[in-house]
Amino acid sequence: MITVSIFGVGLIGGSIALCLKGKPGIKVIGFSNRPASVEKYLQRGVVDEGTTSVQEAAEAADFIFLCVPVGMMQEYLDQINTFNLKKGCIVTDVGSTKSSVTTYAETLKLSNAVFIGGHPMAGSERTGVEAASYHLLENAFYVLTPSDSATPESVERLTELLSHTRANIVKVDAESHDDIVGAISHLPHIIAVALVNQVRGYNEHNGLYESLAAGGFRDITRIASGDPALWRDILIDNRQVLLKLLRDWKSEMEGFAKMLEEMDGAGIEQSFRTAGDFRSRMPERRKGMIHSVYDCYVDVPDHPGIIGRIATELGNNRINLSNLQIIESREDVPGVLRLSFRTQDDLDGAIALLDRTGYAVHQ
Ligand SMILES: NC(=O)C1=CN([C@@H]2O[C@H](COP(=O)(O)OP(=O)(O)OC[C@H]3O[C@@H](n4cnc5c(N)ncnc54)[C@H](O)[C@@H]3O)[C@@H](O)[C@H]2O)C=CC1
Ligand SMILES: O=C(O)C(=O)Cc1ccc(O)cc1
Repeated sequence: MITVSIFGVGLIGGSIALCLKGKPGIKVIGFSNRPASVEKYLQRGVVDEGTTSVQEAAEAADFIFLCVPVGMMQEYLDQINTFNLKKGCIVTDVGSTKSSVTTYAETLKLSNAVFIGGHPMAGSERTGVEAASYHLLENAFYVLTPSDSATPESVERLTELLSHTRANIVKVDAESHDDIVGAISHLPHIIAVALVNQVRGYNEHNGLYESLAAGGFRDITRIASGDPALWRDILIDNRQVLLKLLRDWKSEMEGFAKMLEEMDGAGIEQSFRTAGDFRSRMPERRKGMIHSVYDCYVDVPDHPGIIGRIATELGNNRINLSNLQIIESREDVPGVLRLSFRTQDDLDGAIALLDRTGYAVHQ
C-alpha cells in the first residue's frame, strides 16, 4: 500500500487527493492544523483518513504533498524534517514559485527523504476543498523542478503517481520556472489588479464606470479576484523576478505613450501585428495556467420559467453548466443570461443547441 499525505487539502491539494483516492494500492491522508477542516475533508470523502498531527501524517507517508500557501512551505519542511520519515519518502510541493522552496529543501538535507519541487499549472480564483475537482489538472502542464540530489528513480516514482492526475509532466529548473511563470501568470495578476483598482478610482467619481465595465472588462480581469493572502505570498516570494518584469512592463507602457504622443499609427499597428502573430502561434485549446472563460449570453424575454427551461434543455443534452447568472432583470427590459461552461466543447454544444431551439445567443 502506498500512503500519500496531503498537507492542506484545499483547491489544489483536494484536486490531487480526488485523483489519487480510490486508486488500487493508494491510501490518502489529509492533514490540517484545524480539526474542523479535517472533519470536512472526511465528510466530503476527499481523503481516506485525516489527522491534525504533522508527525502522524509525515511518518506514515511514502509521498508527502505540501499544498499549503507559498509562505508556509519552509515551516512545514522544517516540521516534517524533525520526524522519522520513511526511507525513500518523496516530499513534493505544489507552490506557484519554485526557487525558494527548492533551495530551502536542498539546504535542509531531509533525512531518508528526497524533495522534488512541483507546480501544477492549472487552477482558478477559487480556494478551499469545496472548489477541488477531479478534472482540474487533466491535460494541464505539471512542472517538476528536481534538483541534482533527486535521483532519476525518485522522479520516475513521482511521475508515475502523478499520472493519476492526467496532467502532462514537464521538467525544468526552478529558476527558469520562476522567470517564465512570473511573466505568464504573476505579472498578469498584478496588471489585472492594478487595472481594476485604476477603474475603481475613476468610479468613485462616476458610477457609470462600474456599470459599463460589467461585460468584457469584468471577464478580462477575472484573475484580479484571486485569493489575496495566496497572491501576497506568491508575489513576495518571486519579487526579484517581478521587479525586473515590472521594469520591462513600464518600458512597454512608455513605448505606447510615446506612440500616442507622436501619433505613430504605423507603430501602433505594428505592435498589434507582432502581438497577434505571436498569439496565433499559441495552441488554442490547450489548458493553461490562467483558465479560460467559456461563456455565452442568451437574451431571455421576461417569461416566467424560461431559465429553468434553458437549464433543463442543456442537461437533457448532457451539456454541463458551470455557472448561470442573470445579468439584467429589470421588469421593463428583456433579461440577459450569462451561461458559463468548463470546456470549449460544452460551450460550442450549448450555442448550437440554443440557436437551433430559437434563442438569441451570442458570445
Ligand atoms: N490557486 C491556484 O489556482 C493554484 C495554487 N497553487 C499553489 O497551491 C498552493 C495551495 O493553494 P490553493 O489550493 O489554491 O489554496 P487553498 O486555500 O484552496 O488551499 C490551501 C490549504 O492550505 C491550508 N492552510 C493554510 N494555511 C495553513 C497552515 N498554516 N497550516 C496548515 N494548513 C494551512 C488551508 O486550510 C487549505 O486547505 C499554494 O502554494 C499555491 O501557490 C498552485 C497552482 C494553482
Ligand atoms: O486561472 C486562474 O485564476 C489562475 O491564475 C490559476 C492559477 C493560480 C496560481 C497558479 O500557480 C497557477 C494557476
